[in-house]
Amino acid sequence: MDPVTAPLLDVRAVSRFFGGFPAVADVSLQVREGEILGIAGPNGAGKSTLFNLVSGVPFGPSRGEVWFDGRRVDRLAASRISRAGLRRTFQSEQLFPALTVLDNVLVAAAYLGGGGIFGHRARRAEAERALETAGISGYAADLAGDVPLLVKKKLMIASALVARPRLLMLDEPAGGLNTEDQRELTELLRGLNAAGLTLLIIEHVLSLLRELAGRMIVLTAGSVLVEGTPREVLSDPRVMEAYLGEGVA
Ligand SMILES: Nc1ncnc2c1ncn2[C@@H]1O[C@H](COP(=O)(O)OP(=O)(O)OP(=O)(O)O)[C@@H](O)[C@H]1O
Repeated sequence: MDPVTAPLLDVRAVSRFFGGFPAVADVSLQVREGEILGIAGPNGAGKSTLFNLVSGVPFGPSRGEVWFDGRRVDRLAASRISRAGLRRTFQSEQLFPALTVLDNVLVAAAYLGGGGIFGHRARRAEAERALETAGISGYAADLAGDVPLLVKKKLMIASALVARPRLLMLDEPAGGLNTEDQRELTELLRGLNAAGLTLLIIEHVLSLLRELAGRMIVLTAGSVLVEGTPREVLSDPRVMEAYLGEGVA
């Protein structure tokens, strides 16, 4: 494929079976450098499983291939995928509540290691930069378990930002936030993207995807139902039908 037009992330017909059940069935998607791709779909559609397959955490695909930056990564260990610049966050707040906000990011920096931040001093500088980028430097010394939910969400993002990933996959970053906090998070993500970070975002808060995403995909029952601009996707009767009974944001 032409390297100029090659996508940064190329997911090729991936599937994952649990027993005989296809949680993700033959899904393909491409993310171009610099874009924001949104993924929506009702509960149980396979969205988080798709992130698992791409990030290798905790498992890769049963079938299919994942290519990142021109390199096949679906057989690599999750740590290597992460160090290659493909990062993810999780739906639940995965943090160390008894550690400070800064120490949480330092743990991520120690794990990621690469990117020329091996030394303690360099790791600390990188962690402080990530906190600043996420807009939570003022909470650096607070215990992560004690800070407001929006700060916890931003901390997840800061931890994923150390050693400067090229693509960040966010799993329901706005989950549980009130409207005002959703708006603040939207602005943070817009700023990260404007600074060059490519984003792949799973979100039930469709207003966030409507505002941010250049393209959207809706998954149902493990497969891609619709793909297009947010306007096209969110006005598609099949999407309304898929969400029926769940309440569209
Ligand atoms: N480890 C597992 N073992 C067995 N089944 C699983 C496993 N992980 C996910 N599933 C099943 O796969 C399907 C897809 O789940 P997944 O969590 O990916 O959906 P989702 O779209 O992210 O849902 P939600 O919006 O509720 O987070 C569900 O039916 C779920 O029960």
